[in-house]
Amino acid sequence: MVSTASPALDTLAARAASLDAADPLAAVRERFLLPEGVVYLDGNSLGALPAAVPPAMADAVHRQWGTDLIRSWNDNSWWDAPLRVGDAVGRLIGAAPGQTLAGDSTSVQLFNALSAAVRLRPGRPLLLTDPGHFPTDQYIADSVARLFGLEVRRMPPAGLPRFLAEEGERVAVAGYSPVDYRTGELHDMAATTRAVQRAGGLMLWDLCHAAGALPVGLDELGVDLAVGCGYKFLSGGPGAPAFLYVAERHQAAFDQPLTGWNGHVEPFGLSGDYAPAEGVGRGRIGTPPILSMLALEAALTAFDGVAMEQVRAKSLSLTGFFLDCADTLLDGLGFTAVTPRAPERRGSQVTLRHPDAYALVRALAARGVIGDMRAPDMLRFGVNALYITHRDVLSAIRQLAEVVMSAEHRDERFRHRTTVT
Ligand SMILES: Cc1ncc(COP(=O)(O)O)c(C=O)c1O
Ligand SMILES: Nc1c(O)cccc1C(=O)C[C@H](N)C(=O)O
Repeated sequence: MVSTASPALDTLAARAASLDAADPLAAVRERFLLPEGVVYLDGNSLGALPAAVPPAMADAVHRQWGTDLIRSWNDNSWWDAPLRVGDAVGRLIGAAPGQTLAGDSTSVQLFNALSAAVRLRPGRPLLLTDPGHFPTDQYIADSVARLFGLEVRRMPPAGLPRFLAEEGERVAVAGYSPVDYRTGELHDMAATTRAVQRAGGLMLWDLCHAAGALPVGLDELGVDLAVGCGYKFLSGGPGAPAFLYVAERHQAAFDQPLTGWNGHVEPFGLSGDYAPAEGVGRGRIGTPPILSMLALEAALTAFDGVAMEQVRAKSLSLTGFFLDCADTLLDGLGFTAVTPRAPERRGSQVTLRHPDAYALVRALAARGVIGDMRAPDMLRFGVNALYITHRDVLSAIRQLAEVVMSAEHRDERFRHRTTVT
């Protein structure tokens, strides 16, 4: 155990200062409105507020809605927003224009995408997913399987190569996440995509924990379908629209079950029969939440002039530094790092295990260090490279060490579960 006032701490502080001084993305932090005195390490659940959002919202509410009223569907291009914002997300996930659409929630997009995938691979009875996948992905795979009379097989990523070699020709679609939402482990997207496709199945990635956090190169990898949310690393705000990616080669045959009028080829023809629009626009469903859509659009400007490779380099520097700080300052305090040490196997979060995880996260939050926990014993700390510094990371670990050493977390206030996250 290292005292939190020690030469080791001084060395880490000097390292943090020099890494921050050399950070090419340092100025991007100014694009976010971060509360004074808070170290925000939960951007992997709800991203911080980008400074561009409040004025965009004021304009959307007062001028566009208040004054221009219904004319805004044309005059302020509300109607085109799902495709326009989709393309803005597409730039961050390696998708050429015309393949990404913004709207609805990840759960809804998953339902449409998985169902459409099943229809693209008739005669194949299996849906593959990860038993460690975020629950909504598993629930929706189960529901789609029930609807289509298929079966879901839960297969951890490590078991995929063997399973695909033996039963791959039965797989219609495999739905996985590049980053494990609990441990922060990063899986090999290229190898998984290739293996699934070699067996003739379709690859669907859930990019909730990857979009805006690391380069995913969907077009380059030849991914078939992807979905993701707008409120984590894209910082689009609570309940921000999700996104759907449909590779161009699948669009003409993409037949989703939620055939709302916005996805019709001629929505204002008001025909009683459905005929899908050309392109990814057929993924549209009903009227989108325009205010949230415009908030997401403004939020994405925080990425202007920033390459995803730069985001990745800084994110790895932050998570690597986090693990180093934890090794030094949390040694002997009952923590185990769960996130892999190898940079190519890390997403943009670090997870530590500790038996008192819940109380520790709450005690930290009371000090203004915001992370979260996942049952039963995981403390999760997400780093968004656009606004987190190495100093933030050191401050969080130093305070975590202080909390444990002083047993601050044993206070009655932190004992009972009161929050949803
Ligand atoms: C991998 C993954 N998929 C989906 C979701 C959420 O789906 P929705 O946006 O529908 O709430 C989350 C987190 O909430 C997630 O981590
Ligand atoms: N989407 C969330 C929400 O609406 C409320 C609380 C948390 C969330 C989350 O994002 C959870 C998240 N997907 C996770 O990684 O655990």
